[in-house]
Amino acid sequence: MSILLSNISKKFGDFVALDHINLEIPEGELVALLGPSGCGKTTLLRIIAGLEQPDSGRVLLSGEDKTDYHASHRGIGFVFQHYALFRHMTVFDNIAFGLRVKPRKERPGEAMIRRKVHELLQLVQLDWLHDRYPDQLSGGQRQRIALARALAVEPSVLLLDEPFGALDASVRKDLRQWLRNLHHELNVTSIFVTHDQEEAMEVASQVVVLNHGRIEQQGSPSEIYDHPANAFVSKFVGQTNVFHFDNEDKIWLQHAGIVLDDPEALIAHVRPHDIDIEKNADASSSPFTLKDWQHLGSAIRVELAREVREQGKRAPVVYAQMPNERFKALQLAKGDRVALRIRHAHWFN
Ligand SMILES: Nc1ncnc2c1ncn2[C@@H]1O[C@H](COP(=O)(O)OP(=O)(O)OP(=O)(O)O)[C@@H](O)[C@H]1O
Repeated sequence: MSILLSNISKKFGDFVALDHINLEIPEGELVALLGPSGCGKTTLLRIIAGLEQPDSGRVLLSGEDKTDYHASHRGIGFVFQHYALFRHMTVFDNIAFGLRVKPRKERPGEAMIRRKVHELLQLVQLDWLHDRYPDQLSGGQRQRIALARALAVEPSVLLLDEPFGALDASVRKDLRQWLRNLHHELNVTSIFVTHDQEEAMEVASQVVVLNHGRIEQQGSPSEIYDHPANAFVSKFVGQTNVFHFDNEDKIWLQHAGIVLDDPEALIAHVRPHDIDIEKNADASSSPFTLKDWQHLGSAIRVELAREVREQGKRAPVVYAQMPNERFKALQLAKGDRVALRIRHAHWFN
C-alpha cells in the first residue's frame, strides 16, 4: 500500500507539532522517520495509523482518502515500544488474538489460526517459545512476538515506533538486520521511528529527516549522508567538523586543499573520514597538533588541537578518522604537529 500525506498540520494547544507535512511513500518501501526528541515523529505515525486526527491535511492510502477512517479500518499494523503484549496470554494466544477477534464472517477457523500462528512464529524464528508467557521472554524476543502479532492480520502497512528503543546495543544490532531481512521477505510498506541515525541508515531504504515538525530532507541513506540538504541534516546524520571560511579558518582551510566555489556559502562541514593528516614539511607551519586518539574497531578517531592567534580563544577540537593501517603508518605521538588534507566539504550559508 502506498502512503501520501498532503499538507498535514497538528497543534497541541499553541504548540505546532507538525507543520505542513507533505510526504509520499511508494508501496513496499522501508522508511525511517528520523529526528531529535520532540520533533513530531510519533505524532506523524499516530496520524497515519488513525490514532490521532490532524488539524488539517489528508492521509491517502493507495490513493484513497482515509483521513476520517477509524484506526481499525485502515489495514495498518503497529508495534509501539510501550505497546506491551497481553501478559495473561501465551505467546501463541497473543499472536492469534487479532485473528480471533475478527468479525465472524472474516474469522478463520481454529485449525487455520493454528497454522498461521506457527508460520508467523517460524518467520520470527521463535516457534519454540509458543507456550511461554511474555514475562518469560527477553526484551528482543518480546519485540519479535509483538511484530508477529502485528503481522497476523496481514496489514498493508506496518508502523513501528522505536521498536528496539528499550533494548541493549548488541540485541538492537541483531534485530536491525533481522527487520531488514524480514522486510525483504514480506515487502510490506513499513515506517519506523527512530532518533538513532545509524539505525535509520542501516535499516531503511528511505530516510525522512524531521525537525520542529517539518521535513528537512527525504532520500536514500546515501543521498542524505552524501548530499545533506542543509546544515541541520549534515550534523544530524553523522559526525561532522564545522569550519567558518570568513575568519581565521580561511588560511589553513585553503592550505588543506579547500576551494570555495560559492561565495555565499561560508560554513564548511567536513566529515572526519574526509580529513587525512600528514607529518611532512608542511606540518611545521600548521596550527594542528595531535591531542589524542581512540580505537573505534576497524578505524581510529584522531583528535586534533588547533592553535588560535587571538589570546584567550580556544578553537574546538577537530576530528579525523582513518583506517588502523594508515594511522600506524603515520607513526604519530601526542603533541606532533600535523598538516591536514581535506578531501571533501559540504558548504552551507
Ligand atoms: N497529546 C499531547 N498533548 C500535548 N503535547 C503533545 C501531545 N503529544 C505530543 N505532544 C508534543 O508534541 C511534540 C511532538 O511529540 P512527538 O511524540 O511526536 O515527538 P517525537 O519526535 O516522537 O519525540 P520522541 O523521540 O521524544 O519520542 C512534543 O513536543 C510533545 O511534547
